[in-house]
Amino acid sequence: MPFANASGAQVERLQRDELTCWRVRQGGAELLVAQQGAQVLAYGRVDQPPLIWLSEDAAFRRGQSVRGGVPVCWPWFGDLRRNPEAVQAAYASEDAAPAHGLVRGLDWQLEDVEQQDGAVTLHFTLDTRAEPLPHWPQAVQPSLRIRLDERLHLHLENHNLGPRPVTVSQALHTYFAVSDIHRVRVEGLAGARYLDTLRDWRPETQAGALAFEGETDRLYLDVPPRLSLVDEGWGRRVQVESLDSRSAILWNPWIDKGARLSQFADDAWQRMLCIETARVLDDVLVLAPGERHRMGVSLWSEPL
Ligand SMILES: O=P(O)(O)OC[C@H]1O[C@@H](O)[C@H](O)[C@@H](O)[C@@H]1O
Repeated sequence: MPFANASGAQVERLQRDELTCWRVRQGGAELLVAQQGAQVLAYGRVDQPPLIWLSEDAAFRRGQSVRGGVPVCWPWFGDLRRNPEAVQAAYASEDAAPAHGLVRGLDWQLEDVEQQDGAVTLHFTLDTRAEPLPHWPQAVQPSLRIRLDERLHLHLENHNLGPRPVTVSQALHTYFAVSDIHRVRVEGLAGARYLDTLRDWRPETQAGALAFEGETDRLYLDVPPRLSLVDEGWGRRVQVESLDSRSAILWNPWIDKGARLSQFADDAWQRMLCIETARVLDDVLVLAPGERHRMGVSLWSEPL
């Protein structure tokens, strides 16, 4: 049932196959968020190509992360065994750990929908005290605030409710829509150190802007607060502004890995790339007892 306020924002609960979702329409922008994983699925302005990419082969199934949007990777990013020892130590199982943590396929709680001053904010939490995560006996509660105004803002908060420090790695794994992967570049990374996971995690330094010429899977460190995705095909610059994060993952699977991915058309690698706002490697989060921490990203586009 949609409901609108005086400013004309409309918030509507709907179903996409097995997933409960929320659609927000406001000021010429449209946002779709799934309760599962508190995952943003789609975002853009109605008169422009989408800013966030959602796979045309996306499956909306319980327990399964949707390909595209902004999955939340938490309380670790990627392969747990590649994380610092303190992140690995928080997971109490000898069994193989799932990639990108434990929360992408879980239902988060929608705490409230706030509409104020031309902005709509959806606030999701995952109550890890009421329902502890499997093999992760830590009293840290994540929450995600998704705010839509002229821009889209995501804030991932960690609250350590326990008596011990806890170390987590995390990412807002944003899939961006692009006109053509051959006609885009990412600015802002020049001079940043990165680990190239496709070359045995070799340390490298970025020279100039990043263009995509093959499979790319890199963990960047010392990333500045502003990165720009310049898209010559669509004549726009997408600004990616982070809050309290200095690591980022840049990913495009290209042809061969793209063919192996779930929910991913054979040619979809040409239409997407990921810039993931993160806390990984030497940028992991160490949460003192009682500490709250917020990492965020704001997204908008400007004409070239
Ligand atoms: O298929 P998943 O689990 O959603 O992961 C997608 C990609 O996520 C990226 O963050 C990783 O760097 C890639 O290595 C990985 O393939």
